[in-house]
Amino acid sequence: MVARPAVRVRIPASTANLGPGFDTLGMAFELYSVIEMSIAELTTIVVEGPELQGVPLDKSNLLYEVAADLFQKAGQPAPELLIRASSEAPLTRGLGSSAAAIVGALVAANHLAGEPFTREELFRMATWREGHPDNVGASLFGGVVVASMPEHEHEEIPFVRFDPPAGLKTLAIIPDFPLSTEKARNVLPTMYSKHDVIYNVGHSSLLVAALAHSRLDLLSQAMKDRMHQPYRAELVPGLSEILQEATENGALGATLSGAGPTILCFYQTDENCNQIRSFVERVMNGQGVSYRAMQLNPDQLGAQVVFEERE
Ligand SMILES: Nc1ncnc2c1ncn2[C@@H]1O[C@H](COP(=O)(O)OP(=O)(O)OP(=O)(O)O)[C@@H](O)[C@H]1O
Ligand SMILES: N[C@@H](CCO)C(=O)O
Repeated sequence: MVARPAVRVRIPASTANLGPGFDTLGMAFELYSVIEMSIAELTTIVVEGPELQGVPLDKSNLLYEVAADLFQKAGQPAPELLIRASSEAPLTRGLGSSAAAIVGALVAANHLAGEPFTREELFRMATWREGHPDNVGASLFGGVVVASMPEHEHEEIPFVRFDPPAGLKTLAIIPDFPLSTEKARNVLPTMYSKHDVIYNVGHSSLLVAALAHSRLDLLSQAMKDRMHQPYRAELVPGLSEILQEATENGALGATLSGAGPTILCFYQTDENCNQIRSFVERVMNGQGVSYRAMQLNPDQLGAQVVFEERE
C-alpha cells in the first residue's frame, strides 16, 4: 500500500475584541475543532456533527482552499486531499469558527507539506485570509493575543501572547440565530469622532494592561467600547441591556463576542455565575430570544498537531 501521511489538528475557538480592542484582541477557549487531513487520489471532504452541516463539500470548502493555497505558496502543486472536520463551536455565532478553520487547515497542510513555514508565517497567512489578526492569533497561539495589522502583506504580524488571568471564568450566551461577520461589519460607520477614537484607545490600552496584570477589578471600566457594540446592538436583541447591567448582576465585565451574536460575561465565583444566568434569562426571555449558555475555560495551547500516522 502507498504510504499516505495523515495529520490531525485540534484548534481552539476564540473570542475577539473583548469590548474596545476591535480587530486587535483575541482569547482562546477550550472548545475545539478537529481537522484530519491526508493526501488522496481524489478530494473528499467529510464533516461530522451538527455544527458543520451545510458547508460546501467540494474544493470551494474553506479548508480545502486554504490548504491548497499553502501548498502553492510552498512551491508544490495543490494535491487532492481527504479532509475530515468536526467542530464543537457553532458557526456564525462570534466564536471564531472561520478563524479556527483557517488556522487548522494551515497547520495541517504545513505539516503535510514538510513544515516549509514557521508559526509566525502561518499567522501572517491566516491574518490576511481572515482580514484581521484577533481570532486567528488566539486560535493559533492560545491564551490572550494582542496583535495589529501591518500595512503590507509581506510584513510579519507584530503580536504579544500571554496567559489569561488565573481565575477568570467565562459564561457564553449563544443565541440560536446566526449573524455573519460580513453583516455585522456592514453596520459599522466609516468615520469616527476624535472623541470616540480617544475613548477606545484609552479603554483598549487599559484592558490589555488589566488582563496582563490580572487586575480583574478594572474589567468593568476597561471593557467599555464605542467602536462597534453600539452599532451592532440593533442586530443582537438584549445586548444593550446585558452590557449596561451585567456588572450589577455578578459579572466582572461583559462583551459582544467577535462580531456576535454571542455575548460573553466574565466572572469569578459559581455564585456570580448563577446570578448572571438568572439575569440573562430575564433579559433574553423579555426579548423572546432563545439561546444556550455555556461555561468556557481559556485554552492555553493554541492549535496542536495531536496525531500523525502513515496508513
Ligand atoms: N470547518 C469549516 N469548514 C468550512 N467552512 C467553514 C468552517 N468553519 C467556518 N466556516 C465558514 O466560515 C463561516 C463563518 O464565518 P463568520 O466569520 O461569519 O463567523 P464566525 O467566524 O463563526 O464568527 P466571528 O468571526 O464573529 O467570531 C461559515 O459560514 C463557513 O462559511
Ligand atoms: N474583530 C472582528 C471579529 C469577527 O471576525 C469583528 O468584530 O468584526
